Amino acid sequence: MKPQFDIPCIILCGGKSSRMKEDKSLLPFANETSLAKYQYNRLKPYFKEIYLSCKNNKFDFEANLLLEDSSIYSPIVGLANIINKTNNYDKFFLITVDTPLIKIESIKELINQSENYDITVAQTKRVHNLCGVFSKDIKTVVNQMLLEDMHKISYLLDSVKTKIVKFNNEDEFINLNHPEDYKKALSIIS
Ligand SMILES: Nc1nc2c(ncn2[C@@H]2O[C@H](COP(=O)(O)OP(=O)(O)OP(=O)(O)O)[C@@H](O)[C@H]2O)c(=O)[nH]1
Repeated sequence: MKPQFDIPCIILCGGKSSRMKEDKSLLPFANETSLAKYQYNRLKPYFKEIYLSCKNNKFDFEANLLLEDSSIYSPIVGLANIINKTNNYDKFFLITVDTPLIKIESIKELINQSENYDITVAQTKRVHNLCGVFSKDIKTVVNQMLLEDMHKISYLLDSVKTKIVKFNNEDEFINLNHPEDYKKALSIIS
């Protein structure tokens, strides 16, 4: 069957997980051995292509990987690698490994609203600045940020044509940064 979304999905999972104190992408989640596998398998059927963006292959399952060789940990490093090393698409859906409860309907809404914007991201009480549609037109700004060792995603959003799409369901956008967030997400899905 043809996938619902005609763009690739890229899952950022190359972070330090310093607040979680262990690699969050490898934490067991729902019926899967890891959060990365859970995100990958649940989103794969909906997208044309899907990739995990990280620094090395740390997974116990077969997946398309976009590996970067930088020793700097930052989503901007992941973004730059995605944009500079791939050339078979103009825009992509970006999601972090630690937001496993976002609904497909919300992803659809973000994609539908992304036309004519460089970045289209979700907002509940705060802006979820790594969850949305990213156009490769941001390449110059991202590469300049890396050159200047600037890693603030909010700076990137302010520097390009950004659309913010509001959502009400806070639980759907829960970000698993701390062990308590992980426990909460497990209780929501169980
Ligand atoms: N590919 C890639 N992804 C990254 C990198 N740094 C962070 N990420 C991912 O970007 C998202 C947001 O990362 P952060 O919140 O900055 O860092 P984190 O590793 O999740 O957690 P903390 O270390 O506690 O801040 C997460 O999905 C990370 O896995 C990187 O250098 N490369």
